Amino acid sequence: MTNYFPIHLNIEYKTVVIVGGGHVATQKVASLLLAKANVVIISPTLHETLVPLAESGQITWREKAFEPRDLDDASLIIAATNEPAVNDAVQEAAQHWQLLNRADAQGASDFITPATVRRGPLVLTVSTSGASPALARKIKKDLALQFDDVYEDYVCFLQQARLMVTATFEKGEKRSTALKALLEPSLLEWTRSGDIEKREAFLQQLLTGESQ
Ligand SMILES: C[C@@]1(CC(=O)O)c2cc3[nH]c(cc4nc(cc5[nH]c(cc(n2)[C@H]1CCC(=O)O)[C@@](C)(CC(=O)O)[C@@H]5CCC(=O)O)C(CC(=O)O)=C4CCC(=O)O)c(CCC(=O)O)c3CC(=O)O
Ligand SMILES: NC(=O)C1=CN([C@@H]2O[C@H](COP(=O)(O)OP(=O)(O)OC[C@H]3O[C@@H](n4cnc5c(N)ncnc54)[C@H](O)[C@@H]3O)[C@@H](O)[C@H]2O)C=CC1
Repeated sequence: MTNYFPIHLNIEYKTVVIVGGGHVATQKVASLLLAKANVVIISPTLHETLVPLAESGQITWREKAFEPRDLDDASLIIAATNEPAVNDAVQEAAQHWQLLNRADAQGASDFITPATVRRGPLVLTVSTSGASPALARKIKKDLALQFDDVYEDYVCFLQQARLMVTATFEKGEKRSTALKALLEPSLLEWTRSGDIEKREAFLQQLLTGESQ
């Protein structure tokens, strides 16, 4: 088994070349666009859901069969054709500094993509290291129920509150006590029930040490 190194990549404006324009390509494109990657698809055909994205210029589609020079500008490469021989050719053509994902052969991949739940800044990822992608998908669904939509607002609140705490207290015991206090479960419950004043009052008390 490969022990993959978990990492969240900033790939804004970096070029990601996907060879193949079918189902797997479609799945990967959504999260690549969210990450503002420059997505280039090399494929004689394009899945119908990707066509509007190509027409509006959100992705680039080169309507052709794969050639090694298609990889020239790629930081990441996804070999996602239904032809193992073509995926072999992509693997062969990739330079050592380019990171390759092969949709059909995990052992040959430099990276694999996890199942992902996004709640604003909170990103939960699940991987089975390729052992069972279906299990990764199932666990993702369980997590999506446990960490519901409220977490987006909650984590954004925590982000702002953390900035206020670090602006108020210098590094030291007071600051770390206040940062820990932000994990008080009531803050999540007040976010859920829309009791925003209670949430603010808690934060003010934390910052000033006074009751409101
Ligand atoms: C190694 C990896 C490479 C990579 O793609 O990065 C890979 C490889 C392969 N997947 C295959 C099959 C399936 N993949 C899924 C689903 C997902 N696969 C994903 C990732 C990964 N799949 C990487 C490992 C992730 C890990 O385990 O940690 C997910 C999590 C994310 C994503 O796609 O980006 C996404 C869930 C998306 C979501 O819901 O969020 C389903 C279930 C379904 O679609 O319902 C099936 C059918 C059931 C089954 O086979 O288990 C096959 C056999 C193909 C064949 O038989 O021809 C291979 C090839 C092989 O195993 O060698
Ligand atoms: N990683 C994952 O999550 C999964 C991986 N797979 C594997 O991924 C592979 C692709 O699956 P799908 O996307 O469902 O297939 P698909 O049939 O939907 O798409 C294949 C694409 O490859 C293109 N293609 C074929 N020859 C080409 C060439 N010479 N140059 C460029 N593009 C070419 C086709 O035109 C098509 O757009 C399969 O081998 C399958 O085993 C399948 C399901 C899930």
